[in-house]
Amino acid sequence: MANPPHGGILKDLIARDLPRQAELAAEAETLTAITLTERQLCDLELILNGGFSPLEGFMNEADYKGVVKENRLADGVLFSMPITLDLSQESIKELGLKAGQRVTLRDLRDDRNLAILTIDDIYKPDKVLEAREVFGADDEAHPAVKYLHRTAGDYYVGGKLEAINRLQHYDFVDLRYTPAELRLHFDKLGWTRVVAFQTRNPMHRAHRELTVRAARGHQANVLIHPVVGLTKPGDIDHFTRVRVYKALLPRYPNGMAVLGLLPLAMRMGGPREAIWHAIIRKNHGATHFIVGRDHAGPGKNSKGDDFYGPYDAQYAVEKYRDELGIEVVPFQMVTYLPDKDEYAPIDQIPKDTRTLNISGTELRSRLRSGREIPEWFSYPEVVKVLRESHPARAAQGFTLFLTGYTNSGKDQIARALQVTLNQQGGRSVSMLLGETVRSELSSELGFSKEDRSKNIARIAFVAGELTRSGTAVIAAPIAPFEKDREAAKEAIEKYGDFFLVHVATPLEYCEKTDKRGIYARARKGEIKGFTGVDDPYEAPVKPNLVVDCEKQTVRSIVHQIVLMLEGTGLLDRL
Ligand SMILES: Nc1ncnc2c1ncn2[C@@H]1O[C@H](COP(=O)(O)OS(=O)(=O)O)[C@@H](OP(=O)(O)O)[C@H]1O
Repeated sequence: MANPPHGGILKDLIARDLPRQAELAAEAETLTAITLTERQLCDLELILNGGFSPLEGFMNEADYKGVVKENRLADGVLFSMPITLDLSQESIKELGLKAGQRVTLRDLRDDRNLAILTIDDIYKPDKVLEAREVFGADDEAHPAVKYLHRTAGDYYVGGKLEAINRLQHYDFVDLRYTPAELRLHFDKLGWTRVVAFQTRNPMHRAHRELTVRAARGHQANVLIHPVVGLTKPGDIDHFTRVRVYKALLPRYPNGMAVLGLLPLAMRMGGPREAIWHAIIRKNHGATHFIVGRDHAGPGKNSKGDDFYGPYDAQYAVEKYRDELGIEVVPFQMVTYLPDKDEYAPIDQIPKDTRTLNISGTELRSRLRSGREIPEWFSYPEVVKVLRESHPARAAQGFTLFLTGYTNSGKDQIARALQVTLNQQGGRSVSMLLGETVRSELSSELGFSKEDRSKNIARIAFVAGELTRSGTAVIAAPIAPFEKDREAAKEAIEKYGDFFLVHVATPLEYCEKTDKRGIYARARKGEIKGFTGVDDPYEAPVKPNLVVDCEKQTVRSIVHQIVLMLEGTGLLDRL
């Protein structure tokens, strides 16, 4: 038998309300609807499937206050994380929401009706108090505190839910188990003792060692239960991670581990989060739960110190040990001992023993540069998956953004560079010249400040998408405004390197050598708002390179650019 759920009954609202589904679905069509955000959807899914038992809805004020102040719902049951439906004052007014009303909760991704909420109360939380009590500090360096102040609405809407539909997923559907499904699965396998492992990172040998040790120590099987909802910004995406977990699974002896995905929106709440995670795993039928070093840690606060001590989460679960009803298995960091070629928790090794480790940052850097990842650290099949998602520098896309006056030579540089890169091969090269973009993408735009912004934003969008897919992009618009160039940089840098080259050929020279006579027309007033004539050009504040076609040849400029690119590893051979 799997572990009894928190509060005694698994609140599987989908199963409970199935007999009334048609009736609820029809009613939902007639009600005011609230479209949920991604985070709210994650919470809703785990309320509806019983992952958050004993919750049957979003917290009303009494439950919320109890949880914030003393980790307890109004009826006294232990619960450590506020699960609330936040809305702005305007939305509440616009939708005319009030206590007693029934509203439909809708999925933002496909507009499906998921549940009906009967509003219990609408209340204004004390966000500063919530930040301090739940997350330990009112400091926006903490992602959940930042979310609380910047994203969450100022009011919470509490009330119980009736379920209409499960959320639709299209990825790894076979690995997404509800608590009821996982319980059934354990039953089928004959597992009575299950130790759950929470993770938001790829797993390597140390993690496999840790979980097998936990299993051995408690005569249990292993549930690898990674979070695939929302994790810490900057984490490796869940698609890559799930492929990693799948690759790792056969490394467990004799089918001793099962992989199940958890659609949780993490808060990175350290101690509070550890208690919450334990409750969630208990609801999924696990009997044991591993809490390691710095469990669900958010990193450093705005003063550069850790938000929580490395073992604070372990102390927190220990405090509620009797009430939790799931045995917490605390673990120190597991590290590699090269002299023995084995792994061990650091508290179990003699002083002065030589240890080796590769941090997440170091791993990412090795993936980026294509450097070796040793077999003592990870399995080749896991490394292969990671490498597929982290192409070496030589295979990464980038954008080179040339800015300058018309006839500054930016187009010649762009063309010459394109040919140079094509000669080297290994990557496709795309060019976005000012005039081409104007005729192909922005033909309806003029040259007002606003239209120029739109034009640059379009270039940035296309360059970003191409960069993401591994292309070398050469963009060469005038882009006279710093703000637009900054926005382009921000948009493109999400996907690859961005280099800003200021083609600072003096205006007089651009004008003097203009064979098309475009400056002459502008001077005569035939073209209005022409950059350099009667419209401003702001020189870039922090360009990667400044070149000048009056003083330099195109060939020498291209060489300078190639040297710059080479210095970042982007022109390495695969
Ligand atoms: N009013 C005005 N101001 C500036 N430029 C003008 C104007 N009218 C037409 N042109 C010609 O349009 C070409 C493309 O301009 P851009 O799209 O690069 O300008 S911007 O970046 O959106 O500001 C640009 O050519 P290139 O610089 O050769 O690309 C200009 O010659």
